[in-house]
Amino acid sequence: MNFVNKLSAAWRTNNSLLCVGLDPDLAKLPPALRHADGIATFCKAIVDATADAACAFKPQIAYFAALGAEKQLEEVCAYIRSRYPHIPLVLDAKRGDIGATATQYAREAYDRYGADAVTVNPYMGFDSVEPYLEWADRGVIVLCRTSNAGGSDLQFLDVGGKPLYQHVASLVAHKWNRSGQCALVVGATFPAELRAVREIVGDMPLLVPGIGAQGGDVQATVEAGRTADATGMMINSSRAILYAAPAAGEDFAAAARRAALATRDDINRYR
Ligand SMILES: O=C(O)c1cc(=O)[nH]c(=O)n1[C@@H]1O[C@H](COP(=O)(O)O)[C@@H](O)[C@H]1O
Repeated sequence: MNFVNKLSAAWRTNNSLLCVGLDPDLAKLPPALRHADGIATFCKAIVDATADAACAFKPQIAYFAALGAEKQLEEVCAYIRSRYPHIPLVLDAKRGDIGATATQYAREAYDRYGADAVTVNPYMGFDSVEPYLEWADRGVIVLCRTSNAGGSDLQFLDVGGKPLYQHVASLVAHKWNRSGQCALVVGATFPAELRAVREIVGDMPLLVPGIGAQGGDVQATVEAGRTADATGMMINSSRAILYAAPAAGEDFAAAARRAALATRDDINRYR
């Protein structure tokens, strides 16, 4: 089953558009887990606590690589694949490099970590994205209109009468999406731009980070980005779920579960 089919099935099976982001920040973990193996234990507990509320899991590679914890990231990815094979695994790596190097990054994401999809940066152009497209059953999630304020520095530049992010959206939807495996990143912090991207790309899946800790409005996000069948998005929340427990010593997994269920329900209210 390819990435988009797997994602569509997860939307339906779990009745959820929530993507649970796995960004294990050592300083915010329970003290006993503040080491490389601890972040794997933490992430696996979060995965178990939220798997029935999620349409995707998105580990952020930097939180592991910064600690030299790639083995632990492999362990977390293998755990998701074996325990929850119906939930898409999105590796957030935001890669972008020349084709020969991109070929290695694609192997890292899809082969080493077994990811169903990976985030990539389109700035170096088609030949830097092409090696990922050769993995026809895997997803390629291209940065389009990112959630951060600084995203406007380049993504809003006028290119022939339209902003660059809209050019990226049409390029990916109409030229790069050869076997239907592409998706785009559009921040929940910019609902008007999310609506504009949805109009350009039809039913293409969108990864939408920015609710929760970044303050994006759930109702505006859902109304702007949903497809006609009320799906179409992986709406990501990381810190607001991972660190929902108010104090060290509280059951972080139970708190994460409550936060994930509440976020899923909040999203579903506006679908
Ligand atoms: O590609 C991403 O996932 C991403 C794109 C973007 O535009 N903004 C953004 O915040 N992200 C990621 O989404 C997650 C957001 O985390 P929270 O703000 O804690 O929910 C982080 O892992 C970011 O790296």
